[in-house]
Amino acid sequence: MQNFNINQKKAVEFSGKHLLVLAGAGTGKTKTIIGRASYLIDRGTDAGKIQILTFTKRAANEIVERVKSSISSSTTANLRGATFHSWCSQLITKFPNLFGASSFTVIDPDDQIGAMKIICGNYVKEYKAVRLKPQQLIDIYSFARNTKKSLTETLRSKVFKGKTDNDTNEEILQIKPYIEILLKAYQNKKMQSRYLDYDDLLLVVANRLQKDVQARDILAAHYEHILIDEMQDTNPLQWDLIKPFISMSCLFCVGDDAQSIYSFRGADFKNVHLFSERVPGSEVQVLDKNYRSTQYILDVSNWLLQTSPIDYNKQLISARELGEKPELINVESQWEEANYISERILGNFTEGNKTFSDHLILSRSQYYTKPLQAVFIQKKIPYVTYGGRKFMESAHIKDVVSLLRVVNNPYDEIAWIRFLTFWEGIGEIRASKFVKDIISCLHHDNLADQLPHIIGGQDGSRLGDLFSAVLDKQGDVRAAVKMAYEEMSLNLAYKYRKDWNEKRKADFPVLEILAGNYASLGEFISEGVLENSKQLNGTPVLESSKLTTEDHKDHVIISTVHSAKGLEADTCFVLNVSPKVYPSAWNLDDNDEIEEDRRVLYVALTRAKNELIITRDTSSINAFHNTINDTGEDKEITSSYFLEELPMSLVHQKNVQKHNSRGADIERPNDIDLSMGMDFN
Ligand SMILES: Nc1ncnc2c1ncn2[C@@H]1O[C@H](COP(=O)(O)OP(=O)(O)OP(=O)(O)O)[C@@H](O)[C@H]1O
Repeated sequence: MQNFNINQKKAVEFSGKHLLVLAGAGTGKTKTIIGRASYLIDRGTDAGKIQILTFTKRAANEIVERVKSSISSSTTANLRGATFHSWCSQLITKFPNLFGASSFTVIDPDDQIGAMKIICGNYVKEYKAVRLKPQQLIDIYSFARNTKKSLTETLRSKVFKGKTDNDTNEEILQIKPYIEILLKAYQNKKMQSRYLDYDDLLLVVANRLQKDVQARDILAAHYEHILIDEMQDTNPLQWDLIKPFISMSCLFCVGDDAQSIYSFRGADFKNVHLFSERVPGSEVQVLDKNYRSTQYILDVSNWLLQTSPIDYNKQLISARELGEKPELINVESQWEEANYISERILGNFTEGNKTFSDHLILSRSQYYTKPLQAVFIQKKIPYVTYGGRKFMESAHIKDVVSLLRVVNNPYDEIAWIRFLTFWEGIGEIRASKFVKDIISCLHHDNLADQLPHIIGGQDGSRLGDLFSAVLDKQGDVRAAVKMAYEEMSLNLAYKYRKDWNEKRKADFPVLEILAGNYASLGEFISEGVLENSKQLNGTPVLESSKLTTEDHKDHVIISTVHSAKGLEADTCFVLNVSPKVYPSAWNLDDNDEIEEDRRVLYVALTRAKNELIITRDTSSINAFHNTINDTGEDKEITSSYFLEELPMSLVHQKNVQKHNSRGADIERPNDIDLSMGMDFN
């Protein structure tokens, strides 16, 4: 307790029922959640009756591990942390009858699009009438369910950028009936194929808890305390899940409204602002002292929030020294940026006594960091990536998992199509016909016997044997994965020949180890789909399919800002803070989106402890200034780039010279004489 300040201590030792810890970046929210769990366990609460909920598996693991290392292991063994989705998935598996969804297969967003493509193919007339991509239809469906908005309202905000004029109203009226048909068909498809998408997991649990006293009684006995991190990112659907626990358990929620960056997923930071009203009998504890960053770093972060029209009422004060001013580095290209960063890191590593893990690189997208990754590989700087495509979402893994999925749930059409078309010579049309026959066979025959006949020929016997072999191994998930991989590996190596050896092959031993943690195929598939960052031997290996560049525990982290919540590092590079990126050119006509982009930048800036290095692109700055000069000093334009009015007294600005690794040469080439050096005597 002596490591907590007075307010943190009050929160940790809170003796009332529900508490909101409202705090700024780096003020110890995570530390306080960890402290709270340890305190409760220390005071005799059964660790198995505490549930920690976070937004990433990584954050959940970190909190649980830190609680475990803070007190005796015998009392913390049952402590659980999970994301909202994986918690619901666990509840469904743990209480199969209560939630009635145990024989369902969880499908991920890629699969949702796959299912929607099938629908769009079947409902060509409606699909043509709406002119929206399957991905957009899925987004609309998910947004409406997460925000509990009507279809009309959802269309207005997702497709028509919130416009309310007559033309927009008319257009919404016209397309809505067709979208309704497509979305209903998607719902039917889920029901027929026994699919649960991610949102269904929450809905199934939330609905049951809301209407069923028995369900509440059962869960109340299991969960005394619910600890929720990043409360500002919860959306109305997640709120529906939390709400029944107000009467069943004690809520301990921590949040920061200035770090709310998930409104595109429906996050509603009113869950923080209106906490006291929504949770009767609750109290609020404010934390305001920042322990992470030096004051100069906070000055830039504070300045950024002050320029917002929203009043966050947050002025972070450092508990540390003034430190060094942040650096604003102007670069002429991404390659220069990459070279500059890698040299700084190598310099810090060799001369500055810093480890690679002391460095965190933040970018809006993983895609932007490709040149940086290339330079890191070239210069042998070990790194891991957070964000971007996840391990279980990568194509080669999904190919193998498709076989496991059809064994687990033979009604799984999406997996059948993926599995069948994986094999050379089976195209989508043949595969669709096989799938129809497979599904109708399920009603009266044994599929393992019938599969060779349905597919026919050599393919039929080969795939039939493979299906039966994996079916036999169902009870041993690791063996099932091993067998599936071994049988498919030749074709995998061929399909992904471009980067098989360098990137993909090494993922399969990891998949096997991961499978070993699960008791049944169904559990592996539903958990594995959700859980992308499982800790294996203490190393977070599954954040991305490209694990680490070396077998090295000390590595730089390259993260998207959205995946960097809760992270901190001695030195942070925030990449490409240029016009049209902060805020994004896509968001300029929507004030809410601009403000969300400001919070994204705020999250990035507040990750740094001692060194903050912001890079930006010289040519976009010049282009931006030219636009301002051409149009006159237009306030609206200047405010469309967050750093435009940054007081230069807050940073050190520097231009990076062109990187010329070759050195200067003379202008014209000399001749060479190839007869030299040979003595014919
Ligand atoms: N009372 C304290 N004394 C010393 N260090 C502290 C104290 N409270 C927090 N810290 C340190 O400050 C840093 C930030 O804490 P923490 O990660 O818990 O903050 P946070 O509020 O969750 O941050 P964010 O929301 O920005 O991710 C950590 O390194 C933590 O160890």
